[in-house]
Amino acid sequence: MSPILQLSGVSQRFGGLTALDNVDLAVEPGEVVGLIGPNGAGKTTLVNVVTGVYRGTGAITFDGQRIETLKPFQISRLGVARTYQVVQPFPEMTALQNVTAPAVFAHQGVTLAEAREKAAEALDFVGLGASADMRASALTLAGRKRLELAKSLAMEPKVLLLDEVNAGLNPAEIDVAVDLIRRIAARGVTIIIIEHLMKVVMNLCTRIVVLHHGAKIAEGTPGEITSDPRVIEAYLGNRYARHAAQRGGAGRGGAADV
Ligand SMILES: Nc1ncnc2c1ncn2[C@@H]1O[C@H](COP(=O)(O)OP(=O)(O)OP(=O)(O)O)[C@@H](O)[C@H]1O
Repeated sequence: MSPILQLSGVSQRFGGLTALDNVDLAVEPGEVVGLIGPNGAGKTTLVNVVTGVYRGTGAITFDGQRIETLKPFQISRLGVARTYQVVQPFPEMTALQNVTAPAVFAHQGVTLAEAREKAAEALDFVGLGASADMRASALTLAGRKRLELAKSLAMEPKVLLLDEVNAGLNPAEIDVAVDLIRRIAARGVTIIIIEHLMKVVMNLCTRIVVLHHGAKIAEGTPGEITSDPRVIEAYLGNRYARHAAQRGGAGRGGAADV
């Protein structure tokens, strides 16, 4: 199978700072890849480069097509959607209106009625069907995070980049979000997830990629990553590694949060 998304030698500089340093990454269709690393490691920058917000150097191929020179709207119309770390819905618009906007945008030639239908379906899928007519500002943080997911799903992406969708949620809300992400993956959407909660990463991801100072320092299965000395030193810390080892390496679902 050929990768649905491939980065070859991708770098991004901001003045004297190298935020992404010659990163190679190949993501196969249907994978759920975790992107982890310390604050400032370059995770969000990678999402911004893939989605065309920043134009770095190197090659990016999506679904057989070079995309590194395309504009963000062109990349999203090809089938790459992303969520933002800080969710920013239109507060005075209803949940349905918020999701209808990207549905119109992503599907050229779609009628408003068709876009509304796609939006309603996406809201149902994330469990916000009953809140469709509620103003976005009236939703809880967990609700706004689900709205953000519905907005990307309404674009019917092939690849979805999730940037800390669980930040600020309580444990019960995180369980719901993890289940939702799993259901999105089951629909065949390839997912790259930036996540600081290792329990979530271990539960969801088939493969983990670790960034540090903009460079990829490791990639592998959850078990390989949690026992990798470079990852322990740069990010996980010895306390986490001991917990993971006691729980059998990968520590699925039972690993300590970082
Ligand atoms: N637009 C920008 N201009 C200048 N520097 C930037 C810009 N965007 C990011 N950076 C810098 O690039 C580096 C990587 O930032 P990035 O946000 O990608 O890290 P991150 O791994 O997502 O961190 P976090 O986990 O804290 O979200 C940081 O040093 C950051 O300050």
